[in-house]
Amino acid sequence: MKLLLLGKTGQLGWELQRALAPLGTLVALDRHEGGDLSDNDRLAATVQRVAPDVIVNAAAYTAVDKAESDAAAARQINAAAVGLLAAQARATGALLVHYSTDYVFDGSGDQPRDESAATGPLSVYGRTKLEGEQLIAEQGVDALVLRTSWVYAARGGNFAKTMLRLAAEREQLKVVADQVGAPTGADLLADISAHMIRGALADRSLCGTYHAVASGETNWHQYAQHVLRRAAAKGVALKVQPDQVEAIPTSAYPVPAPRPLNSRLDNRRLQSRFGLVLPQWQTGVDRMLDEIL
Ligand SMILES: NC(=O)C1=CN([C@@H]2O[C@H](COP(=O)(O)OP(=O)(O)OC[C@H]3O[C@@H](n4cnc5c(N)ncnc54)[C@H](OP(=O)(O)O)[C@@H]3O)[C@@H](O)[C@H]2O)C=CC1
Ligand SMILES: Cc1cn([C@H]2C[C@H](O)[C@@H](COP(=O)(O)OP(=O)(O)O[C@H]3O[C@@H](C)C(=O)[C@@H](O)[C@H]3O)O2)c(=O)[nH]c1=O
Ligand SMILES: [Mg+2]
Repeated sequence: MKLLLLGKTGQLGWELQRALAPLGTLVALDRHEGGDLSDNDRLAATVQRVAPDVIVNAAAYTAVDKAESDAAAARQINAAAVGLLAAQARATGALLVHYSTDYVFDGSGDQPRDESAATGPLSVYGRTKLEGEQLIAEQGVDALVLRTSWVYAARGGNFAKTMLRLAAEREQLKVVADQVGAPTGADLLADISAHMIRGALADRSLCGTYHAVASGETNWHQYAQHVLRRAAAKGVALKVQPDQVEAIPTSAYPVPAPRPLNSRLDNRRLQSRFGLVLPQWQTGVDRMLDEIL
């Protein structure tokens, strides 16, 4: 069995290099090795050359604010290239594995959304990720689309690491407390992906869209405090103590791209259909912090 992994250097791509290796022959590429999602012709040639049984796409345009003024690039990477991968997979019978986001939703209400909930992205990033999902659906290809949220990893850039840096450098830290969701580890996501690929190869009726997030919920302010408490307990020198992080409303943190307030995703479908358990978000965050601190 041959697997093609795109975006191998990102948070998720790095963990997928580990988690996918035991499944078969893994060809992992970055943008300089024929895996550039901004070049459809080269990408098509790469897929044809590799002739994979499974295409795993961990590459994406993830700079949420930058995307607002760079929509064409975000759309090419998050949608057009995904449509091409879907067409290639459809033509060859390969399984396509792709990742999407809580930002495809408008974030209204206070209940978790399941996979059938109406989408309504608020940002260019969210819109282009939704377009990617739609292009996969239009192809009618066998695919696993995993919508996740608030991804972190020991390797790469993420909110937890930003908080550790800012709390060590600055005198003051203000963090939004009215956006609710679940931080999800790239390591967990990669391990789940490997299980799901094996399941879907054995039974293609398992293909579909799944909410792949850690269990439980928090908000960015509580998450920041959680991270800083763990750091303080380990003796990390902080200028801003955990209890000094100021909770602010989203309206007090102006940014180019609007974020959904309710990012709660219902992960029960994935757990029941694949017989997997998605741990509470704190488990993976604490492990990541133990690793990096
Ligand atoms: N990060 C998050 O909080 C969340 C992410 N997701 C989704 O999960 C998936 C993985 O995200 P994550 O690992 O965190 O993202 P990262 O930003 O850590 O990694 C993105 C990867 O995409 C690559 N990439 C960007 N542009 C191109 C291109 N033109 N050609 C090839 N590769 C490219 C980057 O390569 P390079 O380093 O060369 O730029 C990088 O390896 C994505 O689909 C994302 O939308 C969903 C919810 C939350
Ligand atoms: C740095 C900082 C951020 N914030 C806010 C901004 C934002 O609402 C929230 C999180 O900040 P980030 O920049 O990490 O947010 P963002 O980049 O929007 O994170 C998102 O990335 C994409 C790729 C996804 O798919 C989403 O699931 C989500 O993880 O915290 C503060 O309130 N204070 C701060 O000092
Ligand atoms: Mg970000």
